[in-house]
Amino acid sequence: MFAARFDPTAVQSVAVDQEEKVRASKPVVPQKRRAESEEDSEEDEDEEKDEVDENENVRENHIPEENPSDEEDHKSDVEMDLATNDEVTSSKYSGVYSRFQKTLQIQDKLAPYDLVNTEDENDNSDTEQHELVPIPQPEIVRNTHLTTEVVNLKGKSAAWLHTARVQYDSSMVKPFSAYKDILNDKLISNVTSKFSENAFPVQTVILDTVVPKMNFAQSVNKKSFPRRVGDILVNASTGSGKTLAYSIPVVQCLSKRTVNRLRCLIVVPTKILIHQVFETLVKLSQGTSLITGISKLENSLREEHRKFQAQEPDILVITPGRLVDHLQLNTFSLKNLKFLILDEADRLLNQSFQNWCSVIMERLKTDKEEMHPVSVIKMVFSATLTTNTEKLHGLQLNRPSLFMMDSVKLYHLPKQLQEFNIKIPTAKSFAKPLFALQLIAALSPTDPRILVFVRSNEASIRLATLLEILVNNKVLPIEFRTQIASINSNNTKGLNSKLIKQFASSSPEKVTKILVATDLMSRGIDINNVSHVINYDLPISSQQYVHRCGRTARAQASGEAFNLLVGKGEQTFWSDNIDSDLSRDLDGCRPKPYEEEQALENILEITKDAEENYKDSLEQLKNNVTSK
Ligand SMILES: Nc1ncnc2c1ncn2[C@@H]1O[C@H](COP(=O)(O)OP(=O)(O)OP(=O)(O)O)[C@@H](O)[C@H]1O
Repeated sequence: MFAARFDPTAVQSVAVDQEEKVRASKPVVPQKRRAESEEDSEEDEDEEKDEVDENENVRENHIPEENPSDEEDHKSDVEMDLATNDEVTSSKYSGVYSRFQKTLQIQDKLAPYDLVNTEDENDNSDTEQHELVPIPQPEIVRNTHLTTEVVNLKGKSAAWLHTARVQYDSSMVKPFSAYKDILNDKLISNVTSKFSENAFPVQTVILDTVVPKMNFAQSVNKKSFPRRVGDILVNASTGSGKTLAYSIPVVQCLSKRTVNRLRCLIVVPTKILIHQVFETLVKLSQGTSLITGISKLENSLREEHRKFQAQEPDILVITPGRLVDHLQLNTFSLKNLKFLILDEADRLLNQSFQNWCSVIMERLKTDKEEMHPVSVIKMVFSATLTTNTEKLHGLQLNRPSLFMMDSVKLYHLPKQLQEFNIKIPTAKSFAKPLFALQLIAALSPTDPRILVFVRSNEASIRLATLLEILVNNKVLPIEFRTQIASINSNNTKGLNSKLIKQFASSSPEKVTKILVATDLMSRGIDINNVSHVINYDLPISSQQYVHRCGRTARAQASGEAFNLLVGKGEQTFWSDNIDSDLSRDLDGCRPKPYEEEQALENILEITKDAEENYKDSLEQLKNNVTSK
C-alpha cells in the first residue's frame, strides 16, 4: 500500500524528464546573457562532448554488443516510457509547466535594460582590489611556559608529568599591586599589609594563569565555572608560599558570595597545619564577610556538628578523618562546594584511613547529582607531589594543569638551601652523638635554631637526653647555653605545641635552641628562622629529605642542612636514592663536603678528654633510662 503511494524510482524518472523538457524549451537564463555567453560556452560544449565521447568509449568497453533489432526494440521501449511519462508530467506538473511558460512570455516583453546582466552586476572596477589575505584575528594569548614534554625519571612513575605543564622559574616575582585588574582592592591591601609587597614565583604563576580564567569563567556562568577552569596540580618547593598561592584565588572568587554555604574545603594532614592555614585565611579575608571555620580535634564531633549547623562556614580547614566523620553525620552538604584543596597532597593521598578520598568523591557525586565530580575545582598542592598514578586517579581529575619549576628531576629544593654531607667512617660511628654536638657548637648564627631529625620516638628521646648530659658534663672545650627538647608522639599534643612555641620564640640572650624531632615535624610546619636542619638519621626517601630540609631556607631566606652519613652504605644511599630525585636552581647552592668550611674542619676529631667524658655520659644515659 505504501509502495503504491510512494515510488522513488518514478519520482527520479519524472525529475529527469522534466529536466530534458526544460533544456529543450526556451532558455532559462535571460536571453541577453545567453546571447553574450553563447560564444564562450562553445568551448565548454566541446569539452562536454569530449567527455561524452570518452564516456561512450568506456561504455563501449563494458556493454555487450547488441544486434540492431534489439536496438530498435529498446528505442521503442524508451519512447513508450517517455510517452507515458509525458502523460504523467502533463497531469501532475501542469501547474509548474504553465508557470514556466508564463515566465518565458514575460521575459519576451522585458526591455533589454531590465534583463539581469550578472557580469555588469559583478563589475568591481570601482572597488579597490586586494590580495587574498587571511582575515585579521585577535592576538593569541600565549603561555610560553606551557609544555607537555615528558621527563625521563629513570623508570619512576610520574603520572602527573603527562598532564599539560605550566612551568615557572625563580625570576617570576611580581608586585601584588600589578594584579589590580583581577584581584579586589581589599584583598590586595590585606596581602600587601600582612604578608609582602611582592608575590613569590608560584603565586605569580597562579595569579597570571588561573585567576583570570576563574574570573572569566565566573562571569560567563557561575554554576559551570569550576568545569571550565579545570583542576590544578602544583609541585612547588618547601617554603615557596603555596598556602597563599591557593588562598588568594579562593578569597577572590568567594568574596562576592551573598549567602554563607560551604564552598571551599581545605584538607590538611595534621592539626598543626590546620591552625597555620587558618591564620593565613583569616588575615587574607579581613574586611570581607567570609567565614572560615576549622575543625578542632579536641572538640567532640557532636559539639562541632552543632556549631557548623548553626553557622555554616564558607571555607573549612579540616583533617581527612574528621571530614569523613562529619560527612557521615550529614553536618553539611557538598552541593555548593566550588573548591576542594589538598595541602601536603602526597601525604594525604598516602593515608587511606577511613577511605577518605573515595568517601568525598562519592559524596560529591551524590550531592551535586553528577557522574563525575567536575563541578568543583580540585587544587592539589605539595613539594613532593605523588608519583603514584593510582592515588591521583582517585581524585577523578578534570582537565588538570600541572604547575612546576622548570626542572628535570622530581623535586625542587629551595634556592638558598646549602647542603653539607658529613661522612663519618664506620669505625668512628660509635661517637655519632658527640659529632652532632661538636657540629652544633661549631655553628654560630646570631639566633641559632637547630632542628635535628631522627628516625623514631625512642631515638628522639635518647638523643635529646644524651645531648643534655654531654652539655652538662662540659664535654666541649667551649661553653654555650642550650635549650634542648624532644618532640615525639609519646608527648601529649599540648606538650609538643608548647615545646614548638618555645623553640620558635626568640630569646633575649644567645641560646642555642635544639629540637630533636621525628618526621612528625617534617611536613608543612612553618617556623620562622630555623637556621639549621641536621639529618642525624638519614631519611628513608627523597620526599622525606625534601620536607625535612624544607623546614629551613623558607620564604627565600637562607638555611643550611647537614647530612650525617655513616660508612659507604649511607653515602651510596644518599646519592642513588635521594640526590638523584632532586633538582636545584642553576644559580642556587650545590651540596658541599663539610671540610670546605673552615669552622667545620675539626668536628670529627675526638680528643682523649672528650672520649673519656663521652663514655661517662653514655653510662649516665644508661642509668637514666633504666631508672625510668
Ligand atoms: N609573597 C610572599 N612574600 C613573603 N613571604 C611570603 C610570601 N608568601 C608566603 N610567604 C611566607 O613564606 C612562608 C612559607 O609559606 P608556606 O607555609 O605557604 O610555604 P609552603 O610552600 O606551603 O611550604 P611547605 O611545602 O613546607 O608547606 C610563610 O611564613 C609565609 O607567610
